[in-house]
Amino acid sequence: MSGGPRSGRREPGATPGKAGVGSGSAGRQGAAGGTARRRGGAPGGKGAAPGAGPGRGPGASAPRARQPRSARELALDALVRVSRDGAYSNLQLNAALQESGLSRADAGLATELVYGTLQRRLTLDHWLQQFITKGFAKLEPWVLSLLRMSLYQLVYLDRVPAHAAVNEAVNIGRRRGHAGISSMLNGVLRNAVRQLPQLKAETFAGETNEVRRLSLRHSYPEWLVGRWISAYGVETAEAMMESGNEPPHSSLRINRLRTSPEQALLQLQQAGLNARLSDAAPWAGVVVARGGNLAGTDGYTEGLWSIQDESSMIVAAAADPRPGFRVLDCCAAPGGKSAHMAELMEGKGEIIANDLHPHKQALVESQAARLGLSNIQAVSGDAAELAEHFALASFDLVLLDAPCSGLGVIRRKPEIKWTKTPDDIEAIAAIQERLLDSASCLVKPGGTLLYSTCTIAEEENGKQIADFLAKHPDFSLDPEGWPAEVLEPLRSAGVESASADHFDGALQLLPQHFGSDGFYIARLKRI
Ligand SMILES: C[S@@+](CC[C@H](N)C(=O)[O-])C[C@H]1O[C@@H](n2cnc3c(N)ncnc32)[C@H](O)[C@@H]1O
Repeated sequence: MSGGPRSGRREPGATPGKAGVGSGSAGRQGAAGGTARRRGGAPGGKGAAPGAGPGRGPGASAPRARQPRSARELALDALVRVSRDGAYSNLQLNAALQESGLSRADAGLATELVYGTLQRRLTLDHWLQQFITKGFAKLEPWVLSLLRMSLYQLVYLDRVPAHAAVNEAVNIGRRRGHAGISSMLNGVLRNAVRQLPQLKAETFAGETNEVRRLSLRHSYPEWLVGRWISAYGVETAEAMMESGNEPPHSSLRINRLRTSPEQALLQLQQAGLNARLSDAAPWAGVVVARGGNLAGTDGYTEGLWSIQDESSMIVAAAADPRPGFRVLDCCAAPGGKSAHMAELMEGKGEIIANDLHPHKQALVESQAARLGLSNIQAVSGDAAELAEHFALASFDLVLLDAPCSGLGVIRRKPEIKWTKTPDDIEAIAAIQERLLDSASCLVKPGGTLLYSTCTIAEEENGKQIADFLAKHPDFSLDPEGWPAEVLEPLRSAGVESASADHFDGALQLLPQHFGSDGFYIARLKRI
């Protein structure tokens, strides 16, 4: 098994909707359908990064108001914003690409550089420390980011000529800094070039500490590697890490009020897209490979489909909302699951879609309008206080798609590896507990509470629900309430937590199961 990415290419650009960590299906798949590719495994894979040269490639859009930065400069700016200012990589990159005027190929290269450099940061730093004897402390953030990004190209991207990566770094160093910096960059990177065969071949097999070995090989923080090994064992933990380093794929949730997945599939294929029915959610999902900006497809504008991760689709389907239900979505923005529930309810009944942030109300409303759904009412408020605004025990279904640590969406937001800490998990678990307590009061007797997160931390998932059930004897897990249509593909694919022998009403999807987001979904009923 190699330590690097195995296949696939990353697509540049914007996906509408989600923002922020733990926001479920936020996208980094997307806009321009660019062409940067990684080695098919580091060490030793195949891959390509067309657009490897600086500046604009053929096919750049014109005219533009101003001279665009090169792909590398744009990527460097995004990396600095992420590591220095705490910006979210997907939002930062999407915004920069949208106004960049870069060609598809260069947008693809910039996307690859940003995500790849963030993903491999720990391993890159391990090597850089060997070349920078004075350590990183005195390096300005942009210089460190430039070193990481350049070494990433050298080690992980085939067909970016080493001299191109080094020369570009030196030129950027000269433009942004001074001769001293560019000569330091030149020295460090040429030193790395001399050792490239060893770096590319390194698997860290000689590292006797298992946690450290996997941490260096797949570039994950040791605390996370240790947690995942304890929870899942070495083999599954390693598969999670590898899968988290793969580029995400794009998927569409088909609006079954307007068309069928099969019909939509045909329409997408006829439009020249490489589409197939989703393995995880074939009842509503279509996966599109290298589809570019799916928000630009006619069917998206016409409300035939929405961009949503396959794991996210399973949440509303597991809730099984029926026409005429009164539903509360406690943490609803940007509205993916509210809209899905409204589709499943055939537009009949009522969905209150609440979110903490008033400015996100518009996101929910625009989704509903695009999909032609009139039974969603967007409101804003703290979900911990909803019991003060609505009659107790008045909803057939309450969905708590909780804010979480986002460890299931590392593929889309690799900076999560470096920004999250065990303390964050503890803090967010305490918030989730409050939200669960409040949400549960609003469920009718006989009604359903659906709890979900896009993370893989036990404190936020299984333990959270076990603690909740211990405190709330009027609730129990509800395996029988899950629609057979939803469970069947999970069982066929061998998802352990869904197996007929083990299934207790809660599902833990891991990123390697379907290549979709890691999600936890627990269906509870009020007795
Ligand atoms: C996982 S995302 C929800 C995604 C959404 N369910 C969807 O499918 O599109 C979590 C959301 O919770 C919101 N949020 C965070 N804390 C909250 C709180 N105390 N009350 C209500 N919403 C909250 C965030 O603004 C964020 O939009």
